[in-house]
Amino acid sequence: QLSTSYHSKSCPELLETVYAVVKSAIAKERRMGASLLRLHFHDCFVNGCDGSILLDDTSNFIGEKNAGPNRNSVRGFNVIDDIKSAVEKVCPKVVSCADILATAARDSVVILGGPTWEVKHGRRDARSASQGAANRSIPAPTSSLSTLISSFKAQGLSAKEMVALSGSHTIGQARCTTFRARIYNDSNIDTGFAKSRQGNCPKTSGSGDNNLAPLDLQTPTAFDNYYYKNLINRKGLLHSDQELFNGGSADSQVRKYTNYPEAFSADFAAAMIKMGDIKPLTGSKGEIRKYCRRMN
Ligand code: HEM
Ligand SMILES: [Ca+2]
Ligand SMILES: [Ca+2]
Repeated sequence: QLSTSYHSKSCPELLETVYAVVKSAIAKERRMGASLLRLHFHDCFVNGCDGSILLDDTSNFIGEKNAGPNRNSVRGFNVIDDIKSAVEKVCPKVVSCADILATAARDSVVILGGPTWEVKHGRRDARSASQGAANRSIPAPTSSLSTLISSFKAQGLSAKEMVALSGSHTIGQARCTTFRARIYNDSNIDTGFAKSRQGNCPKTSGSGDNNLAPLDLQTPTAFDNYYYKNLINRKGLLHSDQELFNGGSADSQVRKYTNYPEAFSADFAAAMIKMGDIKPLTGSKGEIRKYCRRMN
């Protein structure tokens, strides 16, 4: 039901409008591209790509922003607000926040040097959110390979698509709390790398919890295949990252992506389209929100 031409008549200026705002946000702060990409992922994995993650908590509404995987972690909501208001100016009331997320994710990848793809549109916005589903559906950084595979399977995505989509960790940052156990306890980690990460992530939880480290130590603001090269060198930052290259069923695909960056680009783009297709609201379901942070 989603289609790449959905807004070609109703909002011909959509793509250039979104791109311009994303471009200027990334010019201001390069990490923002990573943050916008992740927002689309955390939206789609929780009751589909329906903009649910964008709803603010209120005194009588519990949204997803304070779910474990999101609290103190997801960011970029002001940029989404800026995009939405720019889009409302050129074509009011026709473009959903869910479609804006999908478009901003694609533009972010492109601006940081990654592959492009045609984004499908036609999603509508949820009038609900689920903190519980967010806690259950978004995989944890402590996950094993089999847990990662099953959590993507639950969304209709294959193991192969999971490995390709994980290449998103070629950009962006993670907090000490998400990789502390790995750098102090895991054995499948390069010793020098572990030592250097320990320098900014103290062993005992508390003060350093929010200290950041790049997910890709080589090129944290360029969308390339260094994520996979790092895994082969046992320099994955998250336990879940290194699970993709730890003597298991994903090893061969990781090797392939290090040797054939074009294969990674093509598989990543195809998997992003598939992720963007998860359970969209269409027809008369949901609504086109005026403000992404609240229902109409
Ligand atoms: C395979 C399972 C995955 C796990 C366990 C996982 C886990 C994480 C964790 C723990 C962080 C750091 C969060 C923080 O410290 O605040 C992170 C960051 C990030 N994730 Fe994932 N992730 C996964 C898959 C994905 C996918 C499929 C995408 C995109 C399609 C993605 C995109 C990102 C990006 C871009 C960042 C950096 C965000 C920023 O710098 O603001 N991740 N991820
Ligand atoms: Ca959602
Ligand atoms: Ca990179």
